[in-house]
Amino acid sequence: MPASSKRFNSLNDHQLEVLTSVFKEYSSFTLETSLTTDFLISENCLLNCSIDESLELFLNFHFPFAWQAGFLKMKEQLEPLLLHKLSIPSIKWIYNSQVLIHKPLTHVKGVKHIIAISSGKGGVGKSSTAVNLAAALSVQGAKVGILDADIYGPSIPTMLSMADADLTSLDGKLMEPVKSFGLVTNSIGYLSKGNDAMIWRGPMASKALIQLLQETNWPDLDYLILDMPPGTGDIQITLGQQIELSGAIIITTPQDIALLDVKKGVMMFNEVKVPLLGIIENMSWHTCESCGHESHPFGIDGAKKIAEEFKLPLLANIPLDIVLREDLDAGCPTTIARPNHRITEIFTNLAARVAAMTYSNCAKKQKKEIPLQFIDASK
Ligand SMILES: Nc1ncnc2c1ncn2[C@@H]1O[C@H](COP(=O)(O)OP(=O)(O)OP(=O)(O)O)[C@@H](O)[C@H]1O
Repeated sequence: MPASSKRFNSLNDHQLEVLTSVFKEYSSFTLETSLTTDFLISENCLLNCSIDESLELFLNFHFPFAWQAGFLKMKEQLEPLLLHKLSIPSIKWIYNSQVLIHKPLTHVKGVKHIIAISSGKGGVGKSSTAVNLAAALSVQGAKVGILDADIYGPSIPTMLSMADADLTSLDGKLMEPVKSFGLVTNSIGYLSKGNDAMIWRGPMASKALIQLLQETNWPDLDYLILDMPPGTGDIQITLGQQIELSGAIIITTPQDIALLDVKKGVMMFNEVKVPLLGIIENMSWHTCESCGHESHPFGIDGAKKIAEEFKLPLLANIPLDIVLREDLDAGCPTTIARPNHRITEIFTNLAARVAAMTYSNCAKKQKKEIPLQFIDASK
């Protein structure tokens, strides 16, 4: 029977109570994406709920952030409980999302959130993470751009098969971003095919990067991922001060020497009052392809300790995996090239977590208060 010809009823008081209690019972459950079910309720993500004559429950969600992976996890975890406690045969989970902001946060036209990906030192996998995270957000239905601000080694064009692209302008003023795999990008690498960008220092580099950001004709974007230059010097401080960021993420390896730079990075972002979403540990472990043995070439739990010390979430652990490097060298991030690979799963969860945290951080920042309630729209 087509859904439209079914008769839908509101949930009775008992059913609503059970629904609420199942969600509340799991309010401390993080859904592996840093979100509590309380938060989902308070943000009115459960748009409406109804039940049809065959006792199929309809739960219609609308998320103000790209959260498909989190939604599927929540469904997997809560469905058996709801079926049992409500004594019903089936549940229809309906997912919709539209990335929202409470007021314009960025000063870049059409861009809702700018998220900076940074690292205290070079070579830890900042660009690899930025591009895979961007692709994972895009796969979840968000409109995503990348600004490759890594003037010392702009690698995003190569990682997205666009190394030969040239920038164009339709109006003689704004640069048209380069499109690849559904992502739009701009990079210092499109402008400078040689090494001349490498000699830029301090104010000149920051000015060029801010120009690149503001003078690109970005389409409407939910998330703009900013691949920052490595380090914690003047350029990073100026970018942090002059660009309205929704959040920043620090990438590190578990190695002590890299972790020292993480501390500097945390302090720098605190200083310029950019909210830190958390830390990602890259190259956390390696699994031997022939025998399956797991080794830790760069140490164990380094980022976990730092995250605990600064009370920041450890957002993800990414293994050292040849596939990740080969895919990027071939110009197609693993998240796009291999939808079922374990690396893709890690980035998909990371994307859900980052999207939710970005939203909740901004909601908190703007002190938005919504009473905790379900809205039964069928009433
Ligand atoms: N988890 C991983 N497994 C395998 N290779 C990786 C991994 N992370 C990064 N790499 C590879 O390591 C190299 C350096 O990574 P990447 O360019 O992302 O680092 P970076 O921190 O952005 O460096 P820089 O700051 O110098 O630009 C790349 O060739 C990349 O493909």
